[in-house]
Formats: sequence, structure tokens, C-alpha cells
Amino acid sequence: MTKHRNHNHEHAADACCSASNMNIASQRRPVHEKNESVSSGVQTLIRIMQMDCPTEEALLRKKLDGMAAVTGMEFNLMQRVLTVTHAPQATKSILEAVRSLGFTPEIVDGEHEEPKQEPVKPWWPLALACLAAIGSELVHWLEFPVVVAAALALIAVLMCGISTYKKGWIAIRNGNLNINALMSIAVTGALVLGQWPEAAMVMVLFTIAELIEAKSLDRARNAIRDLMQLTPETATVLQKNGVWQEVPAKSVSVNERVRIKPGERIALDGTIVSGHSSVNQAPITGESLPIDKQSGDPVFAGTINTSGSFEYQVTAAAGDSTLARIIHAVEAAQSTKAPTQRFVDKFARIYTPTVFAFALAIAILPPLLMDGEWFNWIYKALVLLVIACPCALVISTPVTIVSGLAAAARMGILVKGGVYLEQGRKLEWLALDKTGTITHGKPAQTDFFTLNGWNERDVRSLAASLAVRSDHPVSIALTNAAKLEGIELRNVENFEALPGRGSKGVIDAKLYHLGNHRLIHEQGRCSDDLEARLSTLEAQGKTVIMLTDEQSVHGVFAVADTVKESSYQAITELHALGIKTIMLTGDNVHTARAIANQVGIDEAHGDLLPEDKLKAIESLLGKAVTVGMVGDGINDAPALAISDIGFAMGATGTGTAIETADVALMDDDLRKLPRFVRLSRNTHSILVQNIVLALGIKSIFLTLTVLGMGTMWMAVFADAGASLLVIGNGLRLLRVNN
Ligand SMILES: Nc1ncnc2c1ncn2[C@@H]1O[C@H](COP(=O)(O)OP(=O)(O)OP(=O)(O)O)[C@@H](O)[C@H]1O
Ligand SMILES: [Cu+]
Repeated sequence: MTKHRNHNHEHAADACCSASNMNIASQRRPVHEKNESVSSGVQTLIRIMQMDCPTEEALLRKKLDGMAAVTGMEFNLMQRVLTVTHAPQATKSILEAVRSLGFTPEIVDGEHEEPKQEPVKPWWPLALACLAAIGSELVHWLEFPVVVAAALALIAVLMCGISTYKKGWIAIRNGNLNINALMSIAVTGALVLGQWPEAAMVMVLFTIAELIEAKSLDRARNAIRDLMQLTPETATVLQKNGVWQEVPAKSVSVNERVRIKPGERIALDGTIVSGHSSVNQAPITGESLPIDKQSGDPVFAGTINTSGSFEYQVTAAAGDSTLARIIHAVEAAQSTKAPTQRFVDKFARIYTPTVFAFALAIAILPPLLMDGEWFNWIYKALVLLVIACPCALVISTPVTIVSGLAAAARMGILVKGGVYLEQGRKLEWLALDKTGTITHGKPAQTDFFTLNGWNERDVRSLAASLAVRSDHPVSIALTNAAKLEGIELRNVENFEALPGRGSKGVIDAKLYHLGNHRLIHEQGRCSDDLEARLSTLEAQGKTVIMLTDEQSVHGVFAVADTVKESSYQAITELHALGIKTIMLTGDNVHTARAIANQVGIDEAHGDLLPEDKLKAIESLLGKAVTVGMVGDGINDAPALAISDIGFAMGATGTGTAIETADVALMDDDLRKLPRFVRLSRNTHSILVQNIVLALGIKSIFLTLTVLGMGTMWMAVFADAGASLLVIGNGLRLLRVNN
């Protein structure tokens, strides 16, 4: 009868496990919709393909801010998506407003819907414009009549500059000085001054630069979409009539059965029901060492089956797979601005008007007050207008951050916002939970003895009967050991878990406790003799729990967990990066210290209840240092939440971790932590390089121009060059091995 109950329990556990999985799946939607209900009104996602340069953001922001119906705006320049929060009936007028700025808005329905391909512009007008500009330069140089140079220049400007003029005009009308407006004024000015070849060259160079810039931005943009393309379009699914058929992955629903051949990529998340194989999970965890999988193990969409074949039952629809959620999270992370980006945006908002005002002053004051030559000074002012464009500066940050986020995702590190990517480099203290984080979290029973002459089998039976009711790793270790030796289980009434202590329950009308040293102390059942025996075990890094009745302790059980091989290396690397480590655990101090010594952790704090962990983090934060906390995301939730960066481990296992942590590690390899810190440091140095590059190039040209040595086409060249340099530099993060 007891056997039977045990059996039942296993089943119950299974069912419970899959039920909680489903819960995670069904909870995800509401989490998503929460955004909509929190802010007043509805949210509309609008894709605007022309929204490339950040100056366009300013234009849209200004226009929509003026509308009463609009309560919020969120720009994602990398994905070119604008999210507007607004009164439900205002959708139409918002689209109208966007159109009035010369953009073509397009409502996005599905989250992962592919953006429509941009219509390909014909290349020949630009080629002709280019020839005309060169021609104009040539005839000017050969001292042909001015009309010829002028005509060729006009052709060039008209061939490639019309759209710039259009956009520039809209911007000026809306009181905005974007790059198009600046270029339009500069080129028009040059034409008025009779600088024909120069005007043509500037327009052509600018158009070419814009094209190249858009292309390289696409690369950053696609870095994340590339991850998504890892999932196959189709899956081989068992049909109702018993036939296997290849169907689109999108149409497969939960609980259907899919077959996987050797070497095939897995299309959907699921649980293996028959067969076995090893699977390369690198697309999700960044770890390419294949993992053995058999019946009951989870498999993930996008991962690659190696040699075996198996069948699995789908646990999530295609759009809900772990990979899809990773991609969604990374995309969401991009749209939240990192601190540097906010700073740069603010800076750009003053930079352009300042340079513009300076240009005006240069054009007017020297000729008026110092008898300067109008032509010279107006020309200088026009060059300054070209320099006034902040594009290179403003685009440098998001490109870098997006590349960093994508690089992290490839390593199996899911960073939930640019903020964390920027903060990671400042980490001074990292707190780690013990069980499951530093150790495997699967302890095994190593020692057992009875006290007071109680019968061994009796004590084990009592203890196991309590243990089997709990899913705490320590209890599981006891249960497993008891099962192996065929220990009989008894009926427990009034079972109760005592968090941080153990459990209790009534067996044969007597109350028993199964708990740790803390519990025994609290009950006043500890003795010097017992204390000594416990110390020996604890010093070996073992966790001890005891069985007591209402009088005294009758049995002592020790379980040992093994330290993950990767933990020691991870801690060493963290120390090399100058980060101090501290272990926070509910287990007793001695055990904590023993484990901490094994992996080289600086400080070990034991006997902590969840609220004590919270206090420990708070006191670190009180020292005004940046503190990170690593945990499994469930019992450590409060501590994770208040730390500067909360890291959750093994995010594939518990879907919630992806949603709740600041940084989710897709497997439980602690070496991802130093990797994250190094990536963060690399990201930071590239950000600094980019800002220095962009501003440096600008200031050199500013000086040259004021000294009368800068020409307009040089300025365009410098501007475009700076943009390309910072984009290229940012994309470098995708390649750097952190
Ligand atoms: N259900 C239980 N069965 C057996 N022992 C328990 C149980 N609950 C708590 N304990 C005891 O209390 C201690 C603290 O438990 P707690 O869950 O707070 O931390 P933990 O998960 O063991 O460690 P960590 O904080 O590193 O994750 C455990 O080490 C164990 O000795
Ligand atoms: Cu004690």
C-alpha cells in the first residue's frame, strides 16, 4: 500500500510539473498585456520604414506630443517601430499626423511579424547624378562657360536630391533641423553662391553616404532576427490518421507529437516521449557541447539534434517557444534607452541648435562688424551646417548597445535592457546563492546515525515519510536513499513545510519534525555532544537534518551536494575582474564556509532566511557599491529584485526567469557571469570610443572650417565617415569573443 502511494506521488509530481509549465505559458500573455492596461488608452505599434536617423524621432515626437489623445511614445529606431499609447478612437488621426510628416506608417499586428521589404529604389538616378556631378566638376576645372557647370550641377541635385529637399522642407515647416533640412539649406546656399560643382558633389556624396549607412544599420538590426531564423519552417507531425506529415511549424499546436531525424533542427519546444539522442543547444545556451536527452527531457526550438532520433510532445506553440521569448525580450530591451543613449540624445538636442546659431553668427557678424567678405563667411556657415548634424553621435550608442545585446544572446545570456549591459562593468560585489547555483542542487545522502538507541529502519522510515512530501533538494536526497533501500513509508497527517527549517507532520498520532540545526536549536533539543558530531559533518560541507519527536533528536542525516566544475573557474575569473564574491545561503554557516572554500568565494553567510538574504544585499547596497545577485529566481526573488543586477540561472527550465530577472542565464554555467562583465566592459569602451570619434571628427572640422580650410564636400565626407566608423565599431561587438 505504501509502495502504491509512493508511485502515485511520482505521478502527481509529473503532472504538477507539466501543469506549472502550462501555467507559465498561459501567464505570459497577461504579463504582456499589462503594459496596455497600466497606461491609459491602447497601444498601437506603427512601423515607419523611413524612421532611420534619430532626428526623425524628434520630428515625430514633437508632432505627436501636440496631440491630446496621445499619452505615451516609445521609439525603437533599430526596428523602426513606434509604439504609441493613445485614446482608442485616435488611431486614424495619429496615422494622419505621421503621414503629414512625409512618412508611410504601417500598423504592426503580430509581434514577430517580419517587416515588409523596403521597395528597392532604382539605382540609375543616383548613377546619373554622380556622373553629372563629376561632369560639373570637370567642366568647371577646364574653365568651360559657367552655364555648362551650372546645368550639370542642377541635373545632379535634381536627380538625387529631391527626396532630401522634400524631407528637409517638412522638417523645417515643423520647426525641426534634421539632417535633411541642414543639407537642403547647405546645398541651396552653395547654389546661390554659385558654387555649382560643390553643391552637386555634396548632394551626391550625402545620398551615397545615407545609402551605405542604412545598409550597415540593417546589419545591426538583423543580428537579432538572425537568431530567429534558426528555427525550421516545418516539422514532421503525427496526424490523427496515424500518418507522419510535414506541416508548417506555425500550425502545430500544443500536445501534438513531432518526430526528429538525426541532424535535424528542432522546430518547437517539447518534451521527449520516445527515443534518445544528444542535442546541441548552443542557439539557446551558447554552450555547444551536446547534451544527452532521453524520454522526459525538454527540447527547445532552434537547437540541433545530433545523431539519434526521437519523438517529442509539443509544449508551446511556435510563437511561444523559449527562443521566441528570448528574441522578444532582446527586442524589448533595445527599445528601453540605456543611460549613455539618454545622455547622447540630450546632448544632440542642444548640439544642433548651438552649431546652427553659431553658423548664423559666422555668416552675419564678421561681414557686418569686421568688414569680412560676405561670400567667404556665408560659405563657412554652410560648411558648419553640414557639421551640425548629430547623426554619427546619436546613432553610435544604439548600434553599440544592440550589438552588445545580440552578442550576449548568442552566448546564452539574456540581458533585459541596455541599462544592465552598461552597469555590468561596474559590479563590485556579486552575491550567489549556494544550492543549485554554485552546487548542482542534487544532493545525495552520505551519513546516517540514530541516537537514543532507536531502530535504524524505524527512524529512516519516519524521516522518509516526511521527506517524500517535500520537494526541497535535501528532502529529495533522503527520499532517494530510502527508496534505494526499500524503506517503507508511513502515512503522514497534518504535514507542514517550515521554510528555512524543514517540515513536520503527525505519524501514528505522534508529532515528528524533520529539520536543520536551526530548528533543533529553536526547540531547545541541541546538546554539546550532538553539536560536536554535527560540526564534523558540517565542516565537510555536508548539510545535516535531524528527526525529532516531541522529546529529543533520534536520527541524524547528512547529505552532500557536489560543486559544479564550472563554478570554481567562474569565481576565479570574477576575482580576476576585480569582483568580490559572497555566498548567501539558507544552509548552516559551517557548510556554507566549506563549500565557499571549495570554489574560492570571498565571504560565506549561512543560516539565512529569504528576508535575511534581502538584508544582506541591502547592507551591501548601503555601502554604495554596485551589487549583483545570482539565484534560481524562485526563493531568491526579493533579493534578486533589489540588487542592481539580478541574474537568474537556468532560464530554460523555469520560463518565469526570462520575464523576471534583469539578466537571465540560459543554462546554469556560472562562467557566463564573467563573460557578461567582460562584454559589458567591451561595450562601454566601444561606447566611449564612438562618442570620442564622433565628437572628435566634428570638432576637427569645426576648427578647420573657422580657419577657412574646410570645404563643404570634406564636411559631408567627414560626417558620413564618422557615421560609418561608429556603426562599424559598434558592430565589432558581435564578433569580439568575450
Ligand atoms: N523541506 C525541507 N526538507 C529538508 N530540509 C529543509 C527543508 N526546508 C528547509 N530545510 C533545511 O533548511 C535549510 C535552509 O533551507 P533554504 O531553502 O532556506 O535554503 P537552501 O535552498 O537549502 O539553500 P540556498 O539558500 O543556498 O538555496 C536547508 O539547507 C535544509 O537544511
Ligand atoms: Cu546546536
